[in-house]
Amino acid sequence: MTDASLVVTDLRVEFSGFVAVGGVSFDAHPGEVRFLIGPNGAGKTTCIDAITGLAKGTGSARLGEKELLGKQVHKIVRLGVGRTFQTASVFDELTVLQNLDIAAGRHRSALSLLRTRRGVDPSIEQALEETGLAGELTTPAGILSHGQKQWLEIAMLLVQDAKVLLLDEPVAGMSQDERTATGELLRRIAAKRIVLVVEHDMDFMRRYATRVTVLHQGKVLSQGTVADVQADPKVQEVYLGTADAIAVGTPNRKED
Ligand SMILES: Nc1ncnc2c1ncn2[C@@H]1O[C@H](COP(=O)(O)OP(=O)(O)OP(=O)(O)O)[C@@H](O)[C@H]1O
Repeated sequence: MTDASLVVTDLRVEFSGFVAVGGVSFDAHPGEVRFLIGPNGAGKTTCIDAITGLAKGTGSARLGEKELLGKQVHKIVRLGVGRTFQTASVFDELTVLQNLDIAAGRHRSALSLLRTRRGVDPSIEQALEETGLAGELTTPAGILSHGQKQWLEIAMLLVQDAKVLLLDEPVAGMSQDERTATGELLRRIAAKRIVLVVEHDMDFMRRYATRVTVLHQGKVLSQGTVADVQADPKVQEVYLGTADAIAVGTPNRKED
C-alpha cells in the first residue's frame, strides 16, 4: 500500500556506448494500471532493469522522496519495489505455500508443512485470495498452469508488501481466460499500489491500461490514455507493417 508515486526523469542507460534508453521520463501512481509498450528492442525491459538496479542508469527514478538509481538491488527491494520477469521464476518443486513462505522470509518446519492451513500467515492468506490461488496451497508450483505461475509470482510480491510492481509481459503465453483473470487481478492490486506493466499484447493493453507510454528506440514516442496513443500518427507509423498495427489502429474486436 502506498501514496507515493514513481517518477522517472530523463532515464538513460548505455551498454558499451549503445544507447538502449536515451532520456525517458514517465510517472506512475497508485490507482492506475500503467503500461509501457513499444516494438522489440524499444528499451522497455531496460527501463525496468534500471529502476530495479539490474542495469546502471543515469537521470532519476524516485519512489516518493527516495531516489532508486544508484542503489543496490536488495536496497531497492527493501524500499518496496518488486518485479517479475518474462519467464516466471518460482521454485517448481516446492508447493505454492512454500514459495510464498520463502517470499515472506519465513522458514516453515516439516511439521507445520503438514498442517498447512493452520499455519498460514494473514499476508499469505490475503495474497492467495487476491490472486485466486487459495485452492492451490499444496500444489507443487511446477504443475501449475502457465497463468497460475505468473499469479504466484505476483502473490510473492504481495506477501513482500511490494508498493511498486513492475511486471514484464505478464500475459505472454496465457489463454484468453487467463488474460482476463490477470487484467482483473492487476486492477485489484493497482488500487493501492503502483503497477507498471510492460506488454506486447495490444488487446490486453487497450482493455486494462489507464495510461500508456510508448517507447521507440529508447525514447518516448507518445504518452497518454489508450485513446491518445491510438490516435497518435507517430505510434501508428511505428507499428505499421507489424502484427500489432491492426490492434493499435482499430477498435478491439475480440474483447470489447
Ligand atoms: N545487457 C545488454 N547488453 C547490451 N545490449 C543490451 C543489453 N540489454 C539490452 N540491450 C539492448 O538494448 C535494447 C533495448 O532492449 P530491451 O530488452 O530493453 O528492449 P525491449 O523493449 O524490452 O524489447 P523486447 O520487447 O524485445 O523485450 C536492445 O537493442 C537490446 O539488444
